[in-house]
Amino acid sequence: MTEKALRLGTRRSRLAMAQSGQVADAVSQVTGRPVELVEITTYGDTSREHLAQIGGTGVFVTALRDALLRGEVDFAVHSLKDLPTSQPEELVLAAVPVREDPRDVIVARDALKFTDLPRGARIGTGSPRRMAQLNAYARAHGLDIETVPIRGNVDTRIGYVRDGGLDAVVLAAAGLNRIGRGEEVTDFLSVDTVLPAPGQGALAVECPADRAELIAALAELDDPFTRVAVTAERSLLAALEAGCSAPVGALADLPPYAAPFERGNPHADGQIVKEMRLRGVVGTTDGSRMVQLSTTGPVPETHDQATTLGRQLAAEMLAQGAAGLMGERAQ
Ligand SMILES: NCc1[nH]cc(CCC(=O)O)c1CC(=O)O
Repeated sequence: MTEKALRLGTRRSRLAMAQSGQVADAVSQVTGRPVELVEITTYGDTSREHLAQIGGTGVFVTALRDALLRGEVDFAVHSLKDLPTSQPEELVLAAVPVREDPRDVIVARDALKFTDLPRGARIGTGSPRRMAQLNAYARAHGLDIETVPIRGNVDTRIGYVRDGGLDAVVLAAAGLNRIGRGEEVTDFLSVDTVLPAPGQGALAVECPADRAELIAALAELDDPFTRVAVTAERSLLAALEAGCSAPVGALADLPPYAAPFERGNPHADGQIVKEMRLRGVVGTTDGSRMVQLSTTGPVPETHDQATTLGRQLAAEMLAQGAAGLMGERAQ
């Protein structure tokens, strides 16, 4: 007996198609049902690209969510870092699968590492979070670099290095890995140098709140540790009242004394790690002023505990003047 295919709504970009395809395979495995990708188009391709550049990624999330609400598709996959912190009542995050590498990386000319970039090197990134932290590191370590605001998709950004316009660009490891360009990375930026965006490297699988059976099936893809980690990170972001373009980094992972192989996964090799470290950073894009705090405690057991943890760290950051550093916006 063949069952009806589940419809997965997706954007057309290389990254969206890659991550939707991967989730489609996993859903197909757990449900035994075929999954069909349904491309969601909003405006013409040109204006879509244009909107991506001026309006950020929120417009795409909205288009996918509208398709879910209209019943045109059964579920959708988002990059968690692009998802607004507010959740519409009619939709649920049915699964947050195991997180990919959350780090930022550089793709530089001549296989250069970040700290080997020559004086005056031009590094492209449109993200105030990346600018702030790269500039803060450069100030502290006597590096002479210039961050250059750029926009566009991953291919466009790497193109700026290939055509010689820039010495390096900063991108998320997860995105490059998912589109099969991970080998072009020339250096991984330690999260001690650049904290990733809240939710970076994680995916969100969303479906209508009234589809109990589907929710239960999708829940098999959920990774409980990734879920509490990103919940704490996003709660911190929300409590700072920062938008997706604010210079805010956050990462919940295992404390530094945990063996590297199990970082990010407390259940690896049957070992249960009971502690989680949450770090947050806010800074001015020139890197001259930063507020960076961390807290380590038991891994939250519930959504509410994770939310409280993020809120508490945000409150401490605000008490140290974080709000005054967030005035700047990306372009
Ligand atoms: N801002 C765009 C975006 N949204 C998600 C990713 C890929 C990484 C991820 O899933 O976190 C990227 C590209 C990038 O930041 O380099």
